[in-house]
Amino acid sequence: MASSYLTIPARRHGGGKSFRGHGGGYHNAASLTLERYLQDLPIAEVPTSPLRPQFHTGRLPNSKLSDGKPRLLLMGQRRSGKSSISSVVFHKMPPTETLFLESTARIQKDSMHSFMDFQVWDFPGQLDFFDPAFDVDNIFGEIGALIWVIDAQDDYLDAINRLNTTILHLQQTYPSINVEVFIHKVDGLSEDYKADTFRDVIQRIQDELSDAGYENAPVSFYQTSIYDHSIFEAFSKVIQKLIPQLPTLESLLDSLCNNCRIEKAFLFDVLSKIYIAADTTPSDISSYEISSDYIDVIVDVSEIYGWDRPSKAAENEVDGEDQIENPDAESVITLQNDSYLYLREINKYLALICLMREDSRGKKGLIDYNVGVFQDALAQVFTR
Ligand SMILES: Nc1nc2c(ncn2[C@@H]2O[C@H](COP(=O)(O)OP(=O)(O)OP(=O)(O)O)[C@@H](O)[C@H]2O)c(=O)[nH]1
Repeated sequence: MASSYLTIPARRHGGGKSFRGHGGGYHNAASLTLERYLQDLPIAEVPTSPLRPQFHTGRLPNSKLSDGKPRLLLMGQRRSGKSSISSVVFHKMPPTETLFLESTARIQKDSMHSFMDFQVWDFPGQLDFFDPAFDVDNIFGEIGALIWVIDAQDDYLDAINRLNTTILHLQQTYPSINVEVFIHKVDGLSEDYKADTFRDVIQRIQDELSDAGYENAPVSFYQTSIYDHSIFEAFSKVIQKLIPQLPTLESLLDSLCNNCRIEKAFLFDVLSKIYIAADTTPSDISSYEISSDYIDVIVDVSEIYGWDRPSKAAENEVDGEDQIENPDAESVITLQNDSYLYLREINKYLALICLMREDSRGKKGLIDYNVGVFQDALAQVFTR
């Protein structure tokens, strides 16, 4: 890295010498630590749509009330890694600490409050949810996606059989549920074995489904591990299917990239490091990895040197000399290969990260302006 700068919005009141907030402790400057709480939110907003949901649903395909939060169900055999995935992605647990996780005995329900509200239900591996004692409607009635975790380091035939039974059950009652298969723990496998396992699992599931007459069941496959970025990438894809505004977001990002000669742009949910949209140019996982690492750096710096910021409403009320042009956190870092990364806080949950070539560096004013336009457009798309 050759150089970098981080702009944390200036204070509007007082001398602003120290980084201490009102409470005396250190606070976050840019809301980049984000206000997500594990809590139940009774007033979740879910857009209504007359369309029958398929991919990019954004609504609950099976919701009777059409007013629930999307629910992600984590299912699979015992010790396949479900709780680890949930802890690493949504609770920031370091992957090595998952070694000490105990087996889940009851369904664990987490409510996530972010750019959209959703729930994550972690099921104990041994649970038979089609047992008549269980209220199947209650489990599957409001779900956005079923994530089935298969341990690729273990004998996975039982897991596949159970998954096939589950999909066939669901196809009869809830045909539009997205089934997302995580072929997990691939970190311990050689490249060849990993590719063979991936193909084998897909083949076995697709054969079973087409034998049963379900050629086009909405089933997707991912190779994941909590020890690298693949689990975040996979979750990003899962969540994106639940965002009805995804096509709009993608075309906004496309036009931002075209106008500012940006090579790749991601819109990140900062705390989980899930990207909720990206421009549509093809890219490899390294663009995601570097952007996601950059968020870690910025969040760490903000947490140490940040301070409380006034709400947007309070900002708008303030007039005067210390009014600042851009109240949002921003950072640029130059990389070794003549490219640089630009981060801009978009709202309290989301940040935009752009990968650019060095030759567009002189266009900072244009980029700032266009990002401002993008931000305004986004505010109309996401009302919260
Ligand atoms: N190598 C590797 N190990 C993992 C990965 N994910 C989870 N594990 C390990 O797998 C073991 C089981 O993980 P858990 O998250 O407890 O599994 P679970 O599916 O929730 O298990 P139950 O609660 O019994 O259903 C732990 O020792 C984790 O450290 C991964 O991506 N790679």
